[in-house]
Amino acid sequence: MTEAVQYINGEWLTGAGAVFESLDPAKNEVIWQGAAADEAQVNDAVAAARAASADWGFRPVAERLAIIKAFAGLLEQHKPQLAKLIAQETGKPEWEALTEVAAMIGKAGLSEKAYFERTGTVENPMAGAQAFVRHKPHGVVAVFGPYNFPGHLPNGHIIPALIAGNTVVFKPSELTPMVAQETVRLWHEAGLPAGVLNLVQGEVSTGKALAAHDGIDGLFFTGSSNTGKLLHQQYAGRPGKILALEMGGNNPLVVTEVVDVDAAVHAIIQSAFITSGQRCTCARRLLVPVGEAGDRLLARLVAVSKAIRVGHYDADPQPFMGAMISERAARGMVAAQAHLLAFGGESLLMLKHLQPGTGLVSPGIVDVTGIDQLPDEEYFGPLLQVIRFNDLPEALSLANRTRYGLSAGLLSDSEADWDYFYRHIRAGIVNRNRPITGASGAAPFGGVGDSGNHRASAYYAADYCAYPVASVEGDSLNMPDTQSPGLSF
Ligand SMILES: NC(=O)c1ccc[n+]([C@@H]2O[C@H](COP(=O)([O-])OP(=O)(O)OC[C@H]3O[C@@H](n4cnc5c(N)ncnc54)[C@H](O)[C@@H]3O)[C@@H](O)[C@H]2O)c1
Ligand SMILES: O=CCC[C@H](NC(=O)CCC(=O)O)C(=O)O
Repeated sequence: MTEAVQYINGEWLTGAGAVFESLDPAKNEVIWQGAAADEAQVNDAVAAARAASADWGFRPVAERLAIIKAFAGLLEQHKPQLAKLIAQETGKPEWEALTEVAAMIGKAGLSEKAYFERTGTVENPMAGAQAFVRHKPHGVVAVFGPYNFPGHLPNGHIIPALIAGNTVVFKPSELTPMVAQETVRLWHEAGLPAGVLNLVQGEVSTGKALAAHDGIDGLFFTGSSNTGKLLHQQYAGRPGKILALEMGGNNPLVVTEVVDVDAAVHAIIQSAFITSGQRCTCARRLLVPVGEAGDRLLARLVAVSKAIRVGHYDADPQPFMGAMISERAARGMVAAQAHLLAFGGESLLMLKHLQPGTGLVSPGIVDVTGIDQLPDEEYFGPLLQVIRFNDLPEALSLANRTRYGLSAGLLSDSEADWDYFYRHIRAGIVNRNRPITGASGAAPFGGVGDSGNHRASAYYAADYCAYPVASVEGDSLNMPDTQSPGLSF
């Protein structure tokens, strides 16, 4: 008998599909096991969400917000326990997992503010009647989450969707079912009515069944560009469904004149190696000027990166980098590095798989300057590519040589360089003298090109959670003072 890991219509149920497991990627231990939701259970989850939709959507927003606040309170209360589960299941260090839970808590207040500011009611003056702009929920929406922030990123869709009055069917990453289950348990405890949030766990087949379900009105996806583009194709010709895609990037970080080399190296490391390089916003390409200043910066970067502490999420003292999500992902990074070296790259710091059976890898840096056929790939791990440039126009042309456009940054003391950089770079997050990771939930979060479909999340998530309704309302029916030509009464 497998555990009840599906949450449908307010009840925990055993999955009817194939059994799958979740592994602790630092210790190579099975930490969770459950059976996937099959197609019939996905149908039940969508039906439950539909049945709950009318009541939830037309409740006063204050009632919905009260439950969202109760959930945030429970997150606060269970912060250490939830952070522990996130660390165990993803491999990220406990200090960092705590910041993920803090972001989940912060999302409640930020989404409430965004709901009113972006989708509040507006009354426009009008002679003899009242004109309103209001917003309505779409109905039933599916939320798909990635493994790298198993709590925070699905939460970034679920909370605004619920505030707006939608009901949700949540399909988490199959690599992080344990965190999803615990999060939904807290929603249940917060008093969410049956059917308002449903959890369908499973591998790709469960995701496919949900994405293809005609009973959903929208799909909010955070994950890889490959999957996002498949969904985009699947939704082509269905203008009635709202699709929000938050995808990956091949993000450039450019350095020009910097006096404080250590501060620059710190910003580079926070950009490239935090979460073992498993953030969509991580710097993948570092553009450094040719010459002595650039050489000095790289030498310092290599020295500090070599000394980065990598280890188990619960080690004392804490590591900066924990394990990657799986041994498979770690091996993928070793292969990506070999690929770049085969193309003619020069290793400045070798990325190493530290322990068989685990996702533990050390950071790697490869100089790929001058490789014509450099793959425009998101290598989702701690592998940084260095490209040397001669002048800023060349740096910008290299930086923009990507089909993605999520995050980008400039490290520079020069105001003129920043003006030039900002004007020419193409990305949704563009920072100066700060890491390009750690985006604010109070700002829109999304990219251009293959990074998204112009439906930014975070502060702008409210926009894709509701549709606007324009109304002109008169208290009574009156004949107009003047009539259109050709009418006689
Ligand atoms: N832009 C952002 O906000 C953002 C944030 C975090 C992660 N990401 C990106 O996510 C990726 C890492 O996450 P991942 O590997 O979990 O992504 P993924 O695309 O493999 O999976 C995301 C979700 O989609 C589901 N899925 C996979 N294939 C599917 C299909 N054919 N039909 C329906 N559902 C399917 C998965 O089960 C999972 O729930 C990276 O590319 C990263 O850049 C983007
Ligand atoms: O892995 C991708 C997300 C990384 C993270 N971005 C955010 O948290 C966006 C803000 C939000 O959704 O509230 C980052 O930039 O580090």
